Amino acid sequence: MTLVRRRRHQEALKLSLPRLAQFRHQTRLPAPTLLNNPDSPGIENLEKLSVLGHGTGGTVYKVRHCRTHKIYALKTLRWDQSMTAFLHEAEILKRVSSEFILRCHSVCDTGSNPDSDQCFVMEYMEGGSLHDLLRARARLPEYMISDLASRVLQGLHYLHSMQIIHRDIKPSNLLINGNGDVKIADFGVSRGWPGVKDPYQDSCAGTCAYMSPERFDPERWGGDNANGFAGDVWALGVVVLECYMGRFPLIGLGQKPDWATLMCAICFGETPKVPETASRELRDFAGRCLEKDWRRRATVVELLSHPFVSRGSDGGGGNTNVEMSSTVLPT
Ligand SMILES: Nc1ncnc2c1ncn2[C@@H]1O[C@H](COP(=O)(O)OP(=O)(O)OP(=O)(O)O)[C@@H](O)[C@H]1O
Repeated sequence: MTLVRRRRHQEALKLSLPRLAQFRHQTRLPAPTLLNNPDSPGIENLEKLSVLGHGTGGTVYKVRHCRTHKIYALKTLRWDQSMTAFLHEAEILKRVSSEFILRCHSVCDTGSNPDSDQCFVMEYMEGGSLHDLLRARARLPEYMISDLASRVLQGLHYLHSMQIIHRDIKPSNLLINGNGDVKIADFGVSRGWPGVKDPYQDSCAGTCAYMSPERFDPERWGGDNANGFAGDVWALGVVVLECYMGRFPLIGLGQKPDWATLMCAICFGETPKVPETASRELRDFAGRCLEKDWRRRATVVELLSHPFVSRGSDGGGGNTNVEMSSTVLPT
């Protein structure tokens, strides 16, 4: 999938692991910058175990605390011009604390030389991302989709109540822990609360495949007046359909997901069709999220009481988790 990212676009990814010794000198940020928990792990105590994945801006490692043996995910971002964006993300992470949001334990940089990395010490999510899960399983059953939609909605409700707009909801930013619980991650392009400088004031920040019509083409879809929250709802609708159909749902099979194709599909195409095989609840839920006019789109609060997600929380929740974790966990 072609991604349009305004942040962290640099040279090819470095695959080599930074040496632990590098972690000992922290100059740019007084290190580690502790977040919610005073017992947060300092980076000098972390031992790298393996690479969990690569993103546009850096690498994520599985690490172990030397003393407590607790496992964390260390997300490193290469040093570039985006210090403002990094600090912006750190500022958001410092303030959020919810069971529906990936926990960040500390923020630091890994060395004193100008090319060194900045990093986040994050909660380790054994199940990897929803993107990994979809690659392994292609389609998900409705009760799992309902469970994950419910959790993402609760996370969005929490964020929106703090005036934070995520702006990059997509499968690779939804992580799954050992209990099968989905959490929202990656605030790299999020918009914070009023008064906090937004390094991505334009509407282009994020991943264009999951971008709502009013963000993609503000002129046509009244994006200049949009409050932004509706864009997160649209992205959730795309994710729900993707989980059900087992492929990116907004373009046809075999179509290349380049910018022009996505633009046509999202801004000019028909409202995405939900397969007839889906339950009435899922079809209605996705349709309410994928309403092109953001003023008519359902809000997070409305969706929280939608039958598609409210049925997910009764009875089957425990099973959902067991199946999710047992099917997904790669290691
Ligand atoms: N806390 C975590 N626990 C376990 N695995 C993780 C964690 N964070 C990230 N990963 C793994 O590392 C991969 C890369 O994550 P990262 O956030 O750097 O990039 P991305 O979101 O996939 O892509 P991009 O940031 O370019 O949009 C993820 O897809 C996931 O498989």
